[in-house]
Amino acid sequence: MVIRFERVTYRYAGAPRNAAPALRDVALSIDGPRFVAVLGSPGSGKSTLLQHFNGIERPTEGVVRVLDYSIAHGEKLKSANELRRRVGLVFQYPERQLFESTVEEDICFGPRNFGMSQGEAKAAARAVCEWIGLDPALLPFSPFALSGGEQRLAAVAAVLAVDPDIVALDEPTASLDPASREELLRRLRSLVDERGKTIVVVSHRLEEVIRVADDFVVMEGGAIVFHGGAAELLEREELIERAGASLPAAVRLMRRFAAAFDVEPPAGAPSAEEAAEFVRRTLEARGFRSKEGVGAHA
Ligand SMILES: Nc1ncnc2c1ncn2[C@@H]1O[C@H](COP(=O)(O)OP(=O)(O)OP(=O)(O)O)[C@@H](O)[C@H]1O
Repeated sequence: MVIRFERVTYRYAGAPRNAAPALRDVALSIDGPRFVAVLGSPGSGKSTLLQHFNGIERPTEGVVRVLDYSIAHGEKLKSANELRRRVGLVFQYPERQLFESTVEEDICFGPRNFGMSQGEAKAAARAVCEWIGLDPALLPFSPFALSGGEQRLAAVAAVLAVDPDIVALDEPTASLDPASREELLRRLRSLVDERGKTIVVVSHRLEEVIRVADDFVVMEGGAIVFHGGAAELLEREELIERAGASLPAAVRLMRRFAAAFDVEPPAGAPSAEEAAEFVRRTLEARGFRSKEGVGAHA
């Protein structure tokens, strides 16, 4: 088990007395290596959940266990520095994370802090930029001279530069264009498959994570109301809507088409190509002939 919440309730110190807790009796077990997507409407507790992963926030009640660390109210955090190296958190707003005068210094900050020489840290910064698709020519720039999307990639690069075992990212694809979003998620997925890491991503776009994530967590009012796989989640349309998300277009298309032709749509989350193939096969079964090869996939 890499992350485990045991009956965690959290109240912000500055919250009004009668405000509902930001996390309410949360129980969560994430077994690694895994890619987990967290969904939920604004204010449902997603950021607060992530901030418990490396002890930035600590439970008011209950315990968070991450790797071999235990995070609880009033208990001194054992090796907080080491915990923050092993569990990286990319904040919702990159400006909360970028504070040095150049992008390079920002990305080198973690590696230097954890003992790399200046030369090693610079090499790591360049390598992580190339890996993530951020032009290394931007390294000498001020982080605030970067576009919103570049700032976000720089914030992700700064966290990945120390090679954490768990990476939690709060809406990492906001302000990226569709191709960069897909590329970033594909790269994060490869960290799970090739490096055995656990990735937790907050997203409002079910469409972009549905085929990338292994598991989905849905939050409502500080509580976890769903934790399961894609096929199970896609059966819960109301829950998806309450989370401010919507069914992926390929799923909607297949379902409407299946209903119109009175056939059973395949379970799970199809790609656009798989949905087109389902449509083609259904039409052919009804005697419609497609132009050879159109929509057909081996
Ligand atoms: N620093 C704070 N002080 C007091 N209350 C806070 C603080 N930060 C968040 N909250 C409250 O805690 C609850 C959960 O907030 P959180 O930011 O975790 O939600 P979220 O699901 O990440 O929202 P969003 O999608 O808008 O980022 C909300 O009711 C919010 O108003």
